[in-house]
Amino acid sequence: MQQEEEPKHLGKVRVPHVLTVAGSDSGAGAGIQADLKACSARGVYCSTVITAVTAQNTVGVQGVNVVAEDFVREQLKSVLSDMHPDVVKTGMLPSPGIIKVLCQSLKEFQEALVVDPVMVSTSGDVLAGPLILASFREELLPMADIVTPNLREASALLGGAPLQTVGDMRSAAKSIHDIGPRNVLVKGGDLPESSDAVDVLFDGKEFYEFHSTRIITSNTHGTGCTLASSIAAELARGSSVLSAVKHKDIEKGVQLKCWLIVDVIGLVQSKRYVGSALDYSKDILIGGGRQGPFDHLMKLKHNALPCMRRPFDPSDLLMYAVTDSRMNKRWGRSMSDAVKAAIEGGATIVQLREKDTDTGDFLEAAKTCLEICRRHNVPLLINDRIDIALACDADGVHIGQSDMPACVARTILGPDKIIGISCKTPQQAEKAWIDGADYIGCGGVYPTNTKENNITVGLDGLKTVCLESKLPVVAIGGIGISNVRAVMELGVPSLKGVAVVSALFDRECVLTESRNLLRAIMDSTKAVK
Ligand SMILES: Nc1ncnc2c1ncn2[C@@H]1O[C@H](COP(=O)(O)OP(=O)(O)O)[C@@H](O)[C@H]1O
Ligand SMILES: Cc1ncc(COP(=O)(O)O)c(N)n1
Ligand SMILES: [Mg+2]
Repeated sequence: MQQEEEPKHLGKVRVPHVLTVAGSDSGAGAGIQADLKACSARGVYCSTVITAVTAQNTVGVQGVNVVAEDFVREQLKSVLSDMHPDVVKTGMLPSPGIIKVLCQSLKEFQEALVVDPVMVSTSGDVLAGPLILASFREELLPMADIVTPNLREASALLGGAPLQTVGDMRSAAKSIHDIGPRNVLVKGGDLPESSDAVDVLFDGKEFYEFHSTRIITSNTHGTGCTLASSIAAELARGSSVLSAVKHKDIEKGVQLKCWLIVDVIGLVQSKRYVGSALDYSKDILIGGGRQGPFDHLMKLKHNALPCMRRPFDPSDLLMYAVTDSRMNKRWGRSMSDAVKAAIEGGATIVQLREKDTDTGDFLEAAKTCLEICRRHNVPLLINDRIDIALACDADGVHIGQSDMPACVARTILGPDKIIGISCKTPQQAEKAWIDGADYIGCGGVYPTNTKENNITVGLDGLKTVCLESKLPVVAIGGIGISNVRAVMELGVPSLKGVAVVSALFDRECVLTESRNLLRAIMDSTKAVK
C-alpha cells in the first residue's frame, strides 16, 4: 500500500522575511550587507537581490559595477516565485532599466514595499545619477508604502532646493507624498546644527516627528540603509496583522489607518535600534576614512576586552571558588576583595552566587570581579542570573535543576558561553549533556550549611555520576582541606576538581585558605597518578 505523504509544512514555523533589492558595499557598512545585518539583528530573515557591486570603503566609493537588467530580473524571479517575502525593501537602484524590471516583477506582489531612494552615499559619492529621478517619481514611489529619503535625496526628488530646518522637512514630506507613496519619512541625520536626530513622517493627513539623542560619532556609514531595513523588518513581523486586515476587504480608509499604526510602531523601534547600535559603536575603529561602519549586532567589542577569551578548558574546574554574600558581609569584605584573594591564592574559576544582593549592586560588583578575573585569565561565572551574566559579559553561568532549562540558557547565551548545571543523578547528567552544558556540578557530597535541606549524595553518589557523565564534573558540598583528599582520590577521570564556598570564604584569610586548599588538591591528584 502506498503511504500517504506527510504535508511538507507540518510542524514547521513560518518566519518573517524581508527581500532587499540593493547594491553590495565591499566595506560592508551600508547596502546589502547593512540590510542583512539589520534584519538579522531584528530577528527577521533577509534574502538579497543585488543590483550593483560597489568598491567602497570608509573613504568613499572607488567603483561601481552595475548588474545586467536581465540578471536582476532572474534574481527577483528566483526569490519571489519560491520564498514569498513579507516585505520588499529597495536600496541602490542604479539605472532606470533596473527600476523598470523591479516594478514589473513587483506587479503581482501584494505585500508591503519600503523604498529607500538611495542616490548619494554619505561620503558624497553618486550611487544613482539624476537619470533615475523620473523613474523614481513615475514608477516606483507611487507603489511604495513608505519612502525614506535623507535630506539630500528629498531635495533631489523635489528639484534641488536644500532642506535646512524641520519646517523644510515637513513641506518636503508633504510634496513627496503628492508623488504617490502612502507614507513619507524624511530623515534628518544630516540636519545641520541639530542637537537631536529628527525624522519627519507624513501619512497624507498628519505629521509625526521622531526625535532621538544625536550620537556623537563618525561611525554612521549605513544608517539610512539600516533604518529602512529595520522598518521593513518590523513590517514583516507585523505582516500577519496587515494581511488579516487586508483579507477582510474592508474599506480603504480603515486599511490605511492600520498600515499607519504598524508603520509608527515599527518606526519608533527602528529609530531606537539605530540609536543603540550607533551608541555601542561610537568608539570602534574600522578603516582609516572619515566615515566608519557601525556594529549592527552589537557584539564586536566582546573581542576587544583586555584579555582575549579562550574556550572552556575542563582543567579550569580544579579549584572552583563560589562566593557567598552573607559570608562576605560577616567577614566585612566586598565581593571583589573576596574574588581577588581567592584568585591570588590559586582559584582556577570563580562563580558569583549572590542570593540577596540587589540587581544594580550585583551588576556593578560583577563588572569589577570580571576585570579582576580577566586580568588573571580566570573564567567568571554567574549563578542562576543569566541577565547579570549577559549585562556584564561574564564567561558563563551556573544553573540549578529548578532554574531556567539549560537548553533555553544556551539559546540566550549563544555557543561560546560556559554553562554548568547542578546534577545529583546520572539521568540529570545525561540531560545536561544533551542540553548543551559544558560541565556539571555534583553534590552535595557532604552536608553543608550554605544549602539547607540539600540531599547529600555522598562519595558513592558522586562516583556513580562521574562514571556515567559525558561532561567534566566538579564536586561540591561541604568540601574543605580535611576531606578534599577523599574526594579527589576517587580517581574517576571525569572528576576535574572541587568547588568550595565556606572553606575559602567563611574564614579570616581567603588568600591563605586558597593557597592551602590548592596545595591539598595538587597533592591528592599526584597521589592518584
Ligand atoms: N548621529 C546620529 N545619532 C542618532 N541617530 C542618527 C545619527 N545619524 C543618523 N541618525 C538616524 O539614522 C537614521 C538614518 O538617517 P540619515 O543618516 O539621515 O540617513 P542616510 O544614511 O540615508 O543619510 C535616521 O533615523 C536618523 O535620525
Ligand atoms: C551599496 C550602497 N548602498 C547604499 C549606500 C548608502 O549609504 P548611507 O546609508 O550611509 O547613506 C551606500 N553607501 N552603498
Ligand atoms: Mg547617514
